Amino acid sequence: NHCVCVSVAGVRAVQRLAEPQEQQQHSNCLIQEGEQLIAALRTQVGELEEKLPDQTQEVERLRSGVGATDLEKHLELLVVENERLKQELKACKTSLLQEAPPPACTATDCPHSQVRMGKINQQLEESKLHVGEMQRQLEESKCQQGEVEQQLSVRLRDCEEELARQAARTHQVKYVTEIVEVESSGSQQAVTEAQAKSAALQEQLSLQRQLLRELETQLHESQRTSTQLRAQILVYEGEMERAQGQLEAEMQNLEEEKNRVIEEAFIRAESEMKAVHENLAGVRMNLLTLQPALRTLTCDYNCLKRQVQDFPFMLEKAMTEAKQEICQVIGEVSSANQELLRKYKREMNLRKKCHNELVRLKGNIRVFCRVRPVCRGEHDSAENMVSFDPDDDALLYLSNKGKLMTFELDKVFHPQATQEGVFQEVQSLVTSCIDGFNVCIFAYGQTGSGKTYTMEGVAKDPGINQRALRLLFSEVTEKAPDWDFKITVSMVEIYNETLRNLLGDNQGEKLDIKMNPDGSGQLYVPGLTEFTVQSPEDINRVFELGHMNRATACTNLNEHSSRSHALLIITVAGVNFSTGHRTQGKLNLVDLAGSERIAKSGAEGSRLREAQCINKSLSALGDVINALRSRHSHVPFRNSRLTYLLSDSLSGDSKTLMMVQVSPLVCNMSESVCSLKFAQRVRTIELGNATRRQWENSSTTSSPTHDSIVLAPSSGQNMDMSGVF
Ligand SMILES: Nc1ncnc2c1ncn2[C@@H]1O[C@H](COP(=O)(O)OP(=O)(O)OP(=O)(O)O)[C@@H](O)[C@H]1O
Repeated sequence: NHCVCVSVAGVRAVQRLAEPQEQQQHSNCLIQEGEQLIAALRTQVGELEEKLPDQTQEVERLRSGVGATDLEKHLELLVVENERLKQELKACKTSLLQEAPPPACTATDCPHSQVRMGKINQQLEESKLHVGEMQRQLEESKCQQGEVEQQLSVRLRDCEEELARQAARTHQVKYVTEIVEVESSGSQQAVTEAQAKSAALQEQLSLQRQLLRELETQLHESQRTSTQLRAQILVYEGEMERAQGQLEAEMQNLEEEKNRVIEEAFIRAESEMKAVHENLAGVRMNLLTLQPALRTLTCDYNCLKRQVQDFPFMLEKAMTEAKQEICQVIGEVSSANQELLRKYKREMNLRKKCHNELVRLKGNIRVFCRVRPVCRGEHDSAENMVSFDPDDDALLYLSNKGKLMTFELDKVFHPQATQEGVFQEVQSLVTSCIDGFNVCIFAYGQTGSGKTYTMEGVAKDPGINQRALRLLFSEVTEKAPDWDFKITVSMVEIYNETLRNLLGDNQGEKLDIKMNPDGSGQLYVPGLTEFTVQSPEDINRVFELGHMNRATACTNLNEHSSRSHALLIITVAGVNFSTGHRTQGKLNLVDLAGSERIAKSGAEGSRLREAQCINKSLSALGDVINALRSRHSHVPFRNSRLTYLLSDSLSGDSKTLMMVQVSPLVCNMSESVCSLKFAQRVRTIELGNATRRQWENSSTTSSPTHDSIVLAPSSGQNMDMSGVF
């Protein structure tokens, strides 16, 4: 029906298009022909479609009738052929539909319509051919069908004949059976077997039919599967085509990209080539200009090469000459050095003599004053209270209650004075103990005035004690080639008139000062530790041990140190190897307890006892100094442990330095005045000339030792206590 509709539409379109009369007529003819052809085709198709079910039924019938393998094969062939015919018919229909003319077209498109008409004619021709071909095939299939029918009828006849034969045989057998039944039972059995065989054959036949049905089912299945597979193949083919299209597009793109890149690279390479060529030209030019310079360089190089070859000889020669010159200069320098050393030693001796003479002239008690700076956290104006004379470093002014008091001392240190500066002023005193003098340096002043700072100092900036010991050690080390020196150190503390050994193991032990039983008339302290210093490390150990022992004995070291006197006693004994000359000096470095008048402030209990003890020892010190100043025949050294212990350093043959510490604070004014008054009194004392403790080696001992030292009786004042303990 669709085909017919399309054809009618095509006819109408052609009718509309055919304008000229001839074309119209021709077109009409063609349309008529086309309509006739289409009608014929429709008839044929209808006939074919009508025949198809009959054929199928026939085949089915034949199939169900016979189960032979040949028949089945033939049947399959027929089915395939039928399928093919169906397909072709379908294709014919489709092509007819596709070739239908477009529904809308105008008369102006005539040439186009002619072409289309030509195409339709061609299609019609092809359709005719196709239909002819199909008719031929139909004839062939009819022939084949006739043959098959013939074969099947032959076969059926054979089968009927066979059945007839079988029936006849059965008949015969039945007849024979009846005869044989009478004659023998064996024959009867044979008949039964034949019947059974016949039944088996029947059964086999039904089985064969059953098998045939199964095979048919399988055939249907496989046909369906093959249809599905074909559809899949079509899908795959479509995908493959699409993929191939994509691949080709990509290939195309890549090809284009490749061409573009090659083109770019080519352009770049060309420009680079150009640049390289330009460079090359430049290099060539440079090469031409460099050639003369190269020649000069080669010439210089050869010259230098010759010089390098000659260099070892020249160097050796120069070295020999230089060595000779150096040896000569060294000889000259060493002889000059010897001369300088000799002069230096002479000068040093002269300086010492001068110093001693100066001390002798000034008196053996010297008094320095040190004003400590205002410490952080102390809000007090010191400027108004303490002032200094810019032209005389021995004067100090105190403005007390509007009255200016002047104090004259040997030296006044400003608050800005450094530990090093202070020590420089006392170091000649310190070193004089190497020459055999007894020296006593004590710091005096109220609590917090800076006594401990001056004597002990702080870890980063040590005071007189450490600096003195280090100086003595370095001095005796320098003298080592000619002298054998021994430095011993003791540390004691006097607290509440009790003497404690600060370098010993037993801190609880109380020491006593006794007369030496050897009859020398000297004092000694039994049980006091004397530490021999042999290296700078020993010095550190001494101070660490002393500080630790002092700290362990009390809960508050600062509090305790204010209430006790700390003494560092250094003894330096020496023997000159060449002359046998011996010396022994002692340096007492004393950090006195605070001098303030606590008793007046109403202290009680242990504080009162401490104050009483401090007052006792300090007033005993004042009494001793007073007695010395007044040239009394009796000096009361025994009135306190402190004066008793320091008696040899305060007596006539000793050098004494008192460092009066002054606080710059207004609140400490009265104590500062007291301290300075005491210091001035001390300064007026004359101890007489200091005397060296030295002996000539009168014994025959070849190597003198410290044990063999015999102290000479002290000269000067008429003291009851003299000499060392
Ligand atoms: N010349 C100085 N430069 C800087 N600080 C100082 C100086 N003198 C003293 N001081 C500081 O002042 C404070 C008191 O000094 P110090 O303890 O030496 O006094 P002191 O007289 O020994 O007291 P005490 O009798 O209680 O032992 C300390 O903090 C110390 O560091």
